[in-house]
Amino acid sequence: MMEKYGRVYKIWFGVNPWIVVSDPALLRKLAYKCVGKPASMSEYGHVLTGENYEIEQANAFVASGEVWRRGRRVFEASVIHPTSLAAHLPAINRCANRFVTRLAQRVAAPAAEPGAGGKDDGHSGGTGNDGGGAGFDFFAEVGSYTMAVVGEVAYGMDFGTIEEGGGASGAGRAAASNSASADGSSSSSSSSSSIGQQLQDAAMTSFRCLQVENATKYLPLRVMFPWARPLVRWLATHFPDRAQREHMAARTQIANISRLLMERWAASKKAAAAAAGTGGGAGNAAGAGGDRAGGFKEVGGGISSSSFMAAMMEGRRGAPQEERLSDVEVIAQSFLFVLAGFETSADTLALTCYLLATHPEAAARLVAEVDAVGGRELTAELLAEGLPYTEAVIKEAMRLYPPVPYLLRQAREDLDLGKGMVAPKHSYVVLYVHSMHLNPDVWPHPERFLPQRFLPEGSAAFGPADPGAWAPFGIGARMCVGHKLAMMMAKTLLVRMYQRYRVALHPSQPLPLRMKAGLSRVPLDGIWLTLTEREAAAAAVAVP
Ligand code: HEM
Repeated sequence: MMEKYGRVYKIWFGVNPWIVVSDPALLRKLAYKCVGKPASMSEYGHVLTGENYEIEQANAFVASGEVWRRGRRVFEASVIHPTSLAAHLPAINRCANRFVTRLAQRVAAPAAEPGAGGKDDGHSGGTGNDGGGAGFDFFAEVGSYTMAVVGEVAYGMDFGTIEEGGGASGAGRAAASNSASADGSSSSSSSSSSIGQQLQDAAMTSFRCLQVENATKYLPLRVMFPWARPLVRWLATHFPDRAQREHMAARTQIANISRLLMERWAASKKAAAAAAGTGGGAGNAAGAGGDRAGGFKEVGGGISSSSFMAAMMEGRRGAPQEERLSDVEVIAQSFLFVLAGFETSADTLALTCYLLATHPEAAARLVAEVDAVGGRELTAELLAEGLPYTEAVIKEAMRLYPPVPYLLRQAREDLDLGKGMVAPKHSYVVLYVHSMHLNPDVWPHPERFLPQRFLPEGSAAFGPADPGAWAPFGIGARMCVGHKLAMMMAKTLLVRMYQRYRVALHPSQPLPLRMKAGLSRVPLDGIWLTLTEREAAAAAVAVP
């Protein structure tokens, strides 16, 4: 698009021009200038109907003004502040170790066809799966890790997704959720699965319904004719199509579980206070939550005091009225944590592994770096300073495959775009990050995977002409507040996984890679990998 139309161009959606910008300097200027997300931003991915209206409007991703500031502040306290981040590390390490242990089941498992467990989505044919060897869809699987981290960091809960997602059903269930379902059957998980698994399935359903080809048919009408919004909402409410039904059910489920977790937190605090009052101590302060009753269990003897939920709930006490989060806001930020943290992080990990599997030299260098770490504890310092190549690999993967390819804004005033172009007040502005990442004037050989761009050794030859041209986490005041947590999650897993396994692309992987677009951009057919225990592989080589 950029080659054809330039760094600034206009697309007409119905009666609205959307101005697409991929020039780094202009993109940055606009990101700071139009801090405003569009009014009713929550409706640009879906048509919002049903009971969650208040919650959907209050989450920090879409909110503005004081509600946004309050929400953003609590995220910052919990996942940006170095002390809080360091407090989350044991949980991240725990989840990574458990996930890597569980991957051992995949080493010997028979290959499954892409899309197995779900209806054929019409895209997975001709994959060349040879039926032999152990192959599995890592993208589907790694979501159990990212959701487990969300469970622990956001709530201090063991969501059970890692163990539950294992065995034969895990990838199949995930694939089913991803590719369901022409017959209208819901992809939501059964009521017998854990809360974490239900959240994971609901989040996957929501992301699937945000993809262009799976979205409700009312969405284009909503976007093209904003003035017809009440009519489109009325139609979507009274005559919902399958995508609309599934999407709203999934989001309601996430909101309901977020509410339940908030209530659970309050109940456990009350029980702790009562126990302390009767001399019973706080040892079993979790109330009924210490076991799997209710579908989840608390880790460490109660909801973690460093969790995001604790930060929100404790932060309300003694705070001036205007800074206190309402119950709706607590549920909204909790809802957002699940949606913002889960799929983006899984996508990043899956595509990083894909790129390593297709670039053996880069993989060998990464393996050498993670091997040098050995069994040492992964501290915040080590993750920040001690893994430069691993970090460069992740950054390069996110340049080539940013999970969020564009940022949507609305002009608050007439905006000067240079060269005589003006974006009129109220027009929509698309800050097209992905296009900026692939701009040959900014990135030498933009289509090539060159992690050394991000290292002193390669920055002169391959680094960006504009240092602000890398923006997979966004730019400006609305930049991702979870970026440090996401990098920690990714590095921790890569270290432990590549220390233990040799990772290769499975022959069933359809190539070239096909991506599907929506609010996020994910691999259409998944990422099919083969794992070999490195010790076993080394022993086999050593045998004459
Ligand atoms: C690799 C993983 C991730 C990617 C690529 C990513 C990407 C992004 C991007 C591009 C934005 C800005 C959107 C815009 O400006 O319109 C954003 C916002 C946000 N992200 Fe992330 N994100 C990731 C992980 C996370 C995690 C783990 C959390 C959990 C705390 C999180 C929480 C948020 C929140 C709360 C916002 C809204 C910030 C605001 O509007 O003030 N993200 N993310």
